[in-house]
Amino acid sequence: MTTLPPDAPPPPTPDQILRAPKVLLHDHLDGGLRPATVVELAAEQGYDRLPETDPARLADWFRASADSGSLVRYLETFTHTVGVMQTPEALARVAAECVLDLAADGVVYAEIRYAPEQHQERGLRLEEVVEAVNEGLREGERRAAAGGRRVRAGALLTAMRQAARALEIAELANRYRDAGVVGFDIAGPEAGFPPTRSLDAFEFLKRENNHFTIHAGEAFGLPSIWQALQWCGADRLGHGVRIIDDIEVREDGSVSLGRLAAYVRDKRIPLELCPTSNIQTGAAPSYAEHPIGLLRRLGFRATVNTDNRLMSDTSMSREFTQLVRTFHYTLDDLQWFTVNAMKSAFIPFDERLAMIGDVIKPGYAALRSEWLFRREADKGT
Ligand SMILES: O=c1[nH]cnc2c1ncn2[C@@H]1O[C@H](CO)[C@@H](O)[C@H]1O
Ligand SMILES: [Zn+2]
Repeated sequence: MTTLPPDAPPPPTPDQILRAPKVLLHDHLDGGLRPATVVELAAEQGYDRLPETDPARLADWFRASADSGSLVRYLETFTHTVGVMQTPEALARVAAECVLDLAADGVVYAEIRYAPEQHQERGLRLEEVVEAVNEGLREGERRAAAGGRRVRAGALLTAMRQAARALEIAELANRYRDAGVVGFDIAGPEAGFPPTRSLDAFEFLKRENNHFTIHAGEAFGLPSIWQALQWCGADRLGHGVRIIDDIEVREDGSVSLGRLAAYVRDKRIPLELCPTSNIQTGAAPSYAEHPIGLLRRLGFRATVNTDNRLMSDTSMSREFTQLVRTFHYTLDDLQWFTVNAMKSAFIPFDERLAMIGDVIKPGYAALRSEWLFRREADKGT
């Protein structure tokens, strides 16, 4: 008797999703603290403005406050996380815990972003901020490896759109290149602060052959994406989810792309999609209606990300689980998103290829083969 694999592969189990190698390109350091750490750091630093001091209630508060449907209100919650990240020790601790949490979730490569300029309330120099975070990231990698989980983490330095320090932060990112920092980003409120405000920073980075991503096409639509790509030269789009506004789906199911959407797809511009965050800020109505389904079908370079694990009470596994439930994705789909993300990372090409060939593909192959053993086990033989 010949046993054939099932026609439709079984949906990945929660345990398989957890064990699947994952790559995370868009995760904010100040959006991913453990609730208990926020409480402890607040006590240590005498920060008395937390809305709750019980970790479980504080976690609920973050999630509920971030559910406002508005990016500007969503961003207000960061006052409290940034408020307790003002010393080298706090920054290093948060960075180390971030890497440990990602490793425990099966992430093998991550780019973690934060805005150094927001961590100077107690007089730290920008260099001290960057060095403290780098130290924490390395510590997290070491502790994860000691626990049997290997993960690599790089930092992205973010400049806040509403401040006018982008060039200074871009220079800082360039100085710490090959020393823990892999690129640059701008974030903050989108409406009223177009990417071209920071043009000098992007032009500087291009002259230095350095890499950057831009938060664009989240709260604001196509003009923001267009500027980020065609004026600023972004390598990737943070969110970019509003590219859907340039895609027409007709009743008969046929699809046509406008010039900008076609450019994004043809040039393989990576989209750092963050489904849960998008629902919270109102950039997408629900998981089922999230543009990721269509973008994946059309072959855009789509990637899956967490954005802010604390505010969204999420993880890479939870984002993948939602997508599996909503779009019936298989391990092949999850591998596709993961390979897309690894191809789009800001580390050197040979290292990306090695991660894909030696870590990601073998990881998914091992998971795909498990049905063989499960069948034998089910038979009780
Ligand atoms: O989804 C987002 N869109 C725009 N800005 C964001 C988002 N998530 C976080 N930040 C902003 O980035 C800063 C540095 O990490 C955070 O403090 C927050 O203000
Ligand atoms: Zn973001």
